[in-house]
Amino acid sequence: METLDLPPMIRAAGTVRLPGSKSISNRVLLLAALADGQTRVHDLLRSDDTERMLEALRTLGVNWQCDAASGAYRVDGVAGRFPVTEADLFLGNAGTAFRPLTAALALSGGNYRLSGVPRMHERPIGDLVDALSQLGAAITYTGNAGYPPLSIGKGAIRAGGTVSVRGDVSSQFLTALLMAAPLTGVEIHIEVVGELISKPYIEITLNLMARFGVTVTREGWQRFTVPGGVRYRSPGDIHVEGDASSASYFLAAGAVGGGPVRVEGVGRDSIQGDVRFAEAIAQLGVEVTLGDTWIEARGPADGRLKAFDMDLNHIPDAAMTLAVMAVFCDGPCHLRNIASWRVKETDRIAAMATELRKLGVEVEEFDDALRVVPPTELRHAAIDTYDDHRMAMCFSLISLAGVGVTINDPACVNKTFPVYFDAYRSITEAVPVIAIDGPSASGKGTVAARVAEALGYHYLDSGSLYRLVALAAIQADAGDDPAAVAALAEALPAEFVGGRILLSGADVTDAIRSEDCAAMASKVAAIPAVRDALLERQRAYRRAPGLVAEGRDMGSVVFPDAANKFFLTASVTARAERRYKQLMEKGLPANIDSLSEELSLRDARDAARSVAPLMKLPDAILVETSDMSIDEAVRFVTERIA
Ligand SMILES: Nc1ncnc2c1ncn2[C@@H]1O[C@H](COP(=O)(O)OP(=O)(O)O)[C@@H](O)[C@H]1O
Ligand SMILES: Nc1ccn([C@@H]2O[C@H](COP(=O)(O)OP(=O)(O)O)[C@@H](O)[C@H]2O)c(=O)n1
Repeated sequence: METLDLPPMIRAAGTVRLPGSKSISNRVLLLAALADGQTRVHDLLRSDDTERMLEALRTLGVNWQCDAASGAYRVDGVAGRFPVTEADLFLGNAGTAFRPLTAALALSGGNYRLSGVPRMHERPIGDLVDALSQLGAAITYTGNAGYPPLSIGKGAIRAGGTVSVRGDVSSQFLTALLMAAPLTGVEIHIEVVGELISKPYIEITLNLMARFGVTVTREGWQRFTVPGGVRYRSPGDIHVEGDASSASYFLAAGAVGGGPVRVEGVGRDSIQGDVRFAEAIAQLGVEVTLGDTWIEARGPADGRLKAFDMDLNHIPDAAMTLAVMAVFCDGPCHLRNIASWRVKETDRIAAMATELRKLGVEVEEFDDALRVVPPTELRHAAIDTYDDHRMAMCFSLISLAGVGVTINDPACVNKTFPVYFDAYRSITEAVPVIAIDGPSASGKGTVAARVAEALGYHYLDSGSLYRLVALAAIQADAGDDPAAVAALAEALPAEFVGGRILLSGADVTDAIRSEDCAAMASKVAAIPAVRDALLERQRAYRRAPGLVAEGRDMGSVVFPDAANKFFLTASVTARAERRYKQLMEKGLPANIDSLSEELSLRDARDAARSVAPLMKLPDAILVETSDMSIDEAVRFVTERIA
């Protein structure tokens, strides 16, 4: 499985142009396909979900083309009748394609089979099928009753009258019914059973139907009337707004990462319900500014976000972003009325709780709510994303909480925002790292410590971790058992206290500097499981305002994104002399010839091992210190820090 490591970020600021709204894109495509005349669709979202809709329409005989120069799609409407009356359609995990196409095809007088990915077959559709059956549609479940896949027959469509549909599971059922109703040509009343959820999505549907010439009247949110004798007519050109749900991640980044972050493509005039995310975060103390076609967010003046208790039924998708923002708040937060999360791309309530807990967050899960208690400190975790784009996008924000985060299967963002992580990187700034690698006694430790002090950065002596594992292995007489050494590395009870190094509480500052320990260190360092065990421990040193890290693989493995990489080296003779002096000063036994031999052996072992070998990277600056004093080496490095 692919994974993406996001380093801890120091701040977020900048501007992002949003991709088109998924909800608007797929509705517009279907309406344009059903309309009289050609529609030019501008700023359409290009993602998996819109691909599924475009493919399905092509299979159904709808002609569409993408203009390479402008990126606009020209859709030739079929005036309410799909030319192809027998087809198999695969709709992936695109609910915004599956539900409306089910309704439109059920009223179209053809034979169709609709299927999707396994998760699509777990997402309920029975309420929509029941409603369509009242109109005489012939739909059968070819898998489990109440769920896709479906087989749609010609049916005997009974035009007119009143149809009832449940509104409390997914508002997409009502959307699907509303969009298909004009195909019957006769006035239809639709009654909503139960409390209608996600009302803003119905507003999008009604708004877009009106742009295509069909005006629906409604009494509250309970009863809708679609007039008879009307047909969809192309409005000519139509522009898709930026995706308001996608905007939420960047506005949240501005809120928790200082800001300002501006999103372009949605604003005050948006028809999407999720723009109300802006109001929600304002309640947390975030400074939000709205323009006609942009929104900007910056963090509260006093830094910390206020805890919240909110009913989020009106912004179910953007509400996921709030669940992650809760981690940054000054007290426990309550997200209420979010039961629809359970039938989305995954059971989002369960997924959110599970993944937040991995970070050390206390979460209480209810049928239709979550309570999130922000921890004092987060720990790194690899976040599972459940083939759910929003899980991946929300959890990227954790990198603004002072820790790195790993996103498993990051490509799931292709569903709605294929370039999400590029956009996120463009507005965030990682905690800077200066990586200094090189062989033993090249001066890495001395130079790194001096540079860190001058810059006020943290300092990581990664070799000391390998030396600690080596000492633990020597003490446990486990040096020849790789699995036992890996277990020691995993549990390493080491502490760094005021310049001293403790192992299981005992001061080993000098003990780990012995040549025996160094030799064992380079042996245990060749065990891949030992390196894995120490990886996140080393990355945890990356904290604001910055880190100077020294070792063998700082630039290649531990901090490959470091902006500054140096490779220090010196002749074996120079290094053996330095080490000799150093050991004598510490009162440790030393012999220049054996030191020289041991150094060469260790260099060879460090350079030849299969994992994280010692080498100069192409993007590292070479510092040959044989003829440099310590001051000169420090100056050489400092002058070259970008
Ligand atoms: N450029 C240099 N010239 C002379 N001595 C140096 C230089 N750099 C480091 N030393 C000395 O060499 C010894 C080993 O340096 P150290 O920084 O511990 O190397 P490393 O971390 O690469 O093993 C120390 O006693 C240090 O003071
Ligand atoms: N990032 C690192 C740091 C050290 N090491 C190993 O740990 C040993 C001791 O590291 P060190 O940096 O304390 O050694 P010296 O360079 O001080 O002799 C090295 O010989 C390497 O084999 C490593 O593999 N990767």
